[in-house]
Amino acid sequence: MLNMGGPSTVEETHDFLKNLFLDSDLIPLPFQRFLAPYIARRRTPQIEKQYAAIGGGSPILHYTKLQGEGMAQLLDELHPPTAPHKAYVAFRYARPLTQDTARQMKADGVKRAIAFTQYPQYSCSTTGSSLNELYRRGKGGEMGDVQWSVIDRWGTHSGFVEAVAQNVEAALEKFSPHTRANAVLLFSAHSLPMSVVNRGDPYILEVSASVAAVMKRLGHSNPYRLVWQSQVGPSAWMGMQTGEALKGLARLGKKQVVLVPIAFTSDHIETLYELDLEYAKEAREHGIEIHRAESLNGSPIFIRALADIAAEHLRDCAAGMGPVGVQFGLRCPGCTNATCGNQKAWFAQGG
Ligand SMILES: C=CC1=C(C)c2cc3[nH]c(cc4nc(cc5[nH]c(cc1n2)c(C)c5CCC(=O)O)C(CCC(=O)O)=C4C)c(C)c3C=C
Ligand code: FES
Ligand SMILES: [Fe+2]
Repeated sequence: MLNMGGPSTVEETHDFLKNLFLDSDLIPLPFQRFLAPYIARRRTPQIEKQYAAIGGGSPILHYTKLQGEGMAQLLDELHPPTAPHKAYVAFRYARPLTQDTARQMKADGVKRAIAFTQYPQYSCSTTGSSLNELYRRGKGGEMGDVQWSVIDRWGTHSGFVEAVAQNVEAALEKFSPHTRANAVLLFSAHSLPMSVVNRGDPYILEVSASVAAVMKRLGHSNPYRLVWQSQVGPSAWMGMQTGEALKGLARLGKKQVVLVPIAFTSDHIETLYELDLEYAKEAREHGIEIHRAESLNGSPIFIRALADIAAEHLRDCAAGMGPVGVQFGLRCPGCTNATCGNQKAWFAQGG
């Protein structure tokens, strides 16, 4: 289960940020080895405060373990030929890091594994970075002799869509019946730098497809927009920004808003801090009644969806459809990162 991870305790914030700023697949920096520790150190106090404010750390490890254990159990029933199944967590920037998990898998003698991204929608800055790291470790023999296949995206899978839709419905229930239909559904996803969008990264398209699928499932019961949050640094990022959108809606007299996180499966500082503490407070000051759809976290419908996605993948593999999907092979038209090409070729032949 691939994801970025987060600091489980406030003390781990610095190492998390250092690993993040060292990742040239996410943020290419000049003199990265020197600049990354410097930026991480400078940014640590501010981000530490945010993790302290949401209860002393990120819950991502807790929820990923919960989701993984639930999924593996269901998978034993849904796909007996490959049972027993076991979920491993491999985070890009926090413990357990890819290299820790690689060592553990080798010690356990794992022979067959699925690289299952926990980002619903594909971006080269997220899933792509995790796969590049897995490829580097795998090629170097750190995981032993594993046969790999890849689940690289699932943003329109019906189970995922259903789990999100039910959380939106629960949030809508919090409005009084006569204002409910006016509530604006404000889908919010982590933004991307325009430099990434403009090299042909598929994330914006795939997040949009998720939103369209959820709206279809909801029968277009409410008006909606997709907006983007959490941009960092001075460069241009995909907009409109979530905070600006809330102010704009207030100006236009929209008094009911549901915020829907759509690109991350568990709570994190973006939902708990930015959305709940910053934006919601600001919105209420503008006279808006605002509720947030819950993150998927321990949702049993979502855990069932993960198991379904994995079972469908294993059936496809058994039917000879190969270790990777059709879309996986296509690099961004503007990609100049040779690792992307080598990584895709490596996974396409089973690792
Ligand atoms: C699908 C989700 C995410 C995408 C896409 C994404 C792209 C992206 N992020 C940065 C820079 C930073 N992101 C940071 C934290 C962070 N990012 C995501 C998700 C996505 N990022 C999450 C969930 C988190 C927080 C983890 C948590 O537990 O809350 C940070 C560190 C925090 C900070 O310093 O503000 C940075 C930096 C870039 C450059 C990028 C695309 C290229
Ligand atoms: S950046 Fe998208 S494939 Fe390399
Ligand atoms: Fe980010």
